[in-house]
Order: sequence, then structure tokens, then C-alpha cells
Amino acid sequence: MELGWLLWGAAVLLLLHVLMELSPAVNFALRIGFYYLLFFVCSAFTVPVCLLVNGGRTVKNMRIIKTVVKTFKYFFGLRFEVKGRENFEVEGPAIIVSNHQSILDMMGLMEVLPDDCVQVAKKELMYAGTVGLIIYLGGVIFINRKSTSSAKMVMAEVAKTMATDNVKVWVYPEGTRNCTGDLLPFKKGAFHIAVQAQVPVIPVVYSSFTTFYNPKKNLFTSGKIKVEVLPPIETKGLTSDDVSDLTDRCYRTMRETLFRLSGRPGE
Ligand SMILES: CCCCCCCC/C=C\CCCCCCCC(=O)SCCNC(=O)CCNC(=O)[C@H](O)C(C)(C)COP(=O)(O)OP(=O)(O)OC[C@H]1O[C@@H](n2cnc3c(N)ncnc32)[C@H](O)[C@@H]1OP(=O)(O)O
Ligand SMILES: CCCCCCCCCCCCCC(=O)OC[C@@H](O)COP(=O)(O)O
Repeated sequence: MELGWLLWGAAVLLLLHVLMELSPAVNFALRIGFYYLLFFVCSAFTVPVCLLVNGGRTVKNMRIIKTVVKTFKYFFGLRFEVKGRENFEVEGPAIIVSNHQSILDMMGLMEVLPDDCVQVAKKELMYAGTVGLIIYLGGVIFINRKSTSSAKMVMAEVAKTMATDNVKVWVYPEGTRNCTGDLLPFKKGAFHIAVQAQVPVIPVVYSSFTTFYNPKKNLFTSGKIKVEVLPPIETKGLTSDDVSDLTDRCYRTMRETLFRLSGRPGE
């Protein structure tokens, strides 16, 4: 009886293996499917741990989440090479901004995430089952991207609580995923809160995934990701009139760094 099950298991694995060899589309779907499954299953186990250790929604849970997610890269043969970690060591709160290419960014995020740092996310993620629950428990701030006024209100609240709770806030200023090897224009929310709270902006840049990951071409192999934490940009003394300049400056620096890390000549 048990031998029968083993044989069935082996047959299914063999079939999947053959399908993966034959079809890039199947290969890609299975690898991404496995990625989603890891998140789904691991968060189901991590939710009770977070509740037992920290009792509820708090940024302290990020340490637990980080420990789990940092193991995922080994399943996919991904390596991270991080430079400039010392730039996170600023006194007090800060806004961290980084480029956002794909859901694979969650691994890159957890690879470098400093302590006491929450992220801003679209509110739809709150409903992603166990993943939504774990993100909620980690203290993630949810915004409604469809309503600028309500998103701005949440962001203003963030600017206030950042100082009182002494936390850093991680924002993807492109506002959506973009896997083209370039940056989308930046939204200004992150820079508004940096100026309102008079805290530095720390840019983090991940090299382009295009050589090993491209959903349109069903490409998802192993690969190396270079990460650079850039020196903090001070905002002391800046006013809301300076937000556009600050945004542009940050955008230019990050774009140059992205091209340099990805081995693509700047324009
Ligand atoms: C354990 C095992 C398993 C575990 C599994 C766990 C997984 C990992 C766990 C946990 C990590 C979770 C991490 C999740 C990550 C998710 C990523 C996402 O979801 S990315 C999408 C959402 N994020 C954003 O969208 C942010 C960036 N967006 C902004 O900051 C925008 O600015 C926003 C939403 C506030 C407004 O967006 P607008 O589309 O309306 O665009 P605009 O151009 O920026 O604003 C319009 C006008 O309003 C002004 N404005 C904007 N914000 C303002 C403010 N705060 N005060 C005053 N004016 C403001 C601007 O200056 C602009 O005006 P003028 O064009 O300059 O005249
Ligand atoms: C009901 C069961 C669901 C199981 C779901 C597993 C989900 C794993 C997802 C990990 C978190 C991904 C975070 C992320 O990268 O979100 C994308 C947004 O930043 C940008 O959104 P978009 O590009 O504008 O759609």
C-alpha cells in the first residue's frame, strides 16, 4: 500500500520534470507557483509564531518574517550581493525608497531590511489569505492607490507616527511593479513624508532581473542580484516647495545606479 503511494509520487515528479524540460511555459509556471506556495504555506506557520512571541500587530514581527523569507533564495538559486549596509545606520527614522521589479522583490527586501522598518503596500495585499495576515501582523501600512486623497491622508499620518515610534518606512516610489530594466517616474508621496518629518531619504537599488527573470519570455533561472544602499539624502530645512527637486534628484541617482549595477550604459 505505502509502496504504491511512493511509486505514484515518483511518477508525478518524473512527469513534472519531463514537462519542465519540454516546455518553458510549464517550467516558469511551476517555479512561480512554487514561490507563491512557499509564501502561502510559510506564512500560515509564521502567523501563530508572531502572535505567540509578540502578541499582535507590531514591527517586531518583521524580524521573524525576515528570518523565514531569507531562506527562500536557496530554493531558486538566487544570490544577493549587498553593498553600503552601513548607510542604514542613521540616527532616528528615515524613508527608504527602492526600485520594484517583481514579486521576487520580497526576497530582496527581507535580505537587507533594517530593524524597525515598515513598508507601504497597496491595500489589496491585505486580502491575500495567510500572506495578507502576516503582512498585517508585520505592521505594514496599507494605502488605497485609487484614491489619492485617502492615500495622502495615510501618508501624512505616517509622517507623524514615524517620529513618535522611531521607525523607518520603506516605500516603492514607482508605485507598481516594473520589470523592464528601467525606472518608472516616481510618485511623490515618499518624498512628501520625508520633508514633512524632516528625515533623510535612503535610496536602495537592486540590479535589473532581466537576465534571469522575464515573465513574458517564461524566463526564471538562477541568478545574482546586486544591491546597493546609497548614502542618505538629508531633508533638514526643505519645505514642500522642494519636494519635486528632491524627487528628481533621487530618481536620477537611482537610475544611474541601476544602470551601473546592471551593466547597461547610462543615457
Ligand atoms: C513568513 C513567510 C511568508 C511571509 C510573506 C511576507 C512577504 C513580505 C512581508 C512584508 C512586506 C510587505 C511589503 C509589501 C510591498 C508591496 C509593494 C506595493 O504594494 S507597491 C504599491 C503601493 N505603494 C505605493 O504606491 C507607494 C508609492 N506611492 C505614493 O507615494 C503616491 O505618491 C501616493 C499613493 C501617496 C499618491 O499617488 P498618486 O498616484 O496620486 O500620485 P502623486 O503624483 O504622487 O500625487 C499626486 C499629487 O499629490 C501630491 N502629494 C502626494 N503625496 C502627498 C502628501 N503626502 N502631501 C501633500 N501632497 C502630496 C503630489 O505632489 C502630486 O501633486 P503634484 O503633481 O506635485 O502637484
Ligand atoms: C488567497 C491565497 C493567496 C496566496 C498569495 C501569495 C501571495 C504572495 C505575494 C507576496 C507579496 C507580493 C508583494 C508585491 O510585490 O505586490 C505587488 C505590488 O507591490 C505592486 O502591485 P502591482 O504591480 O501594481 O500589481
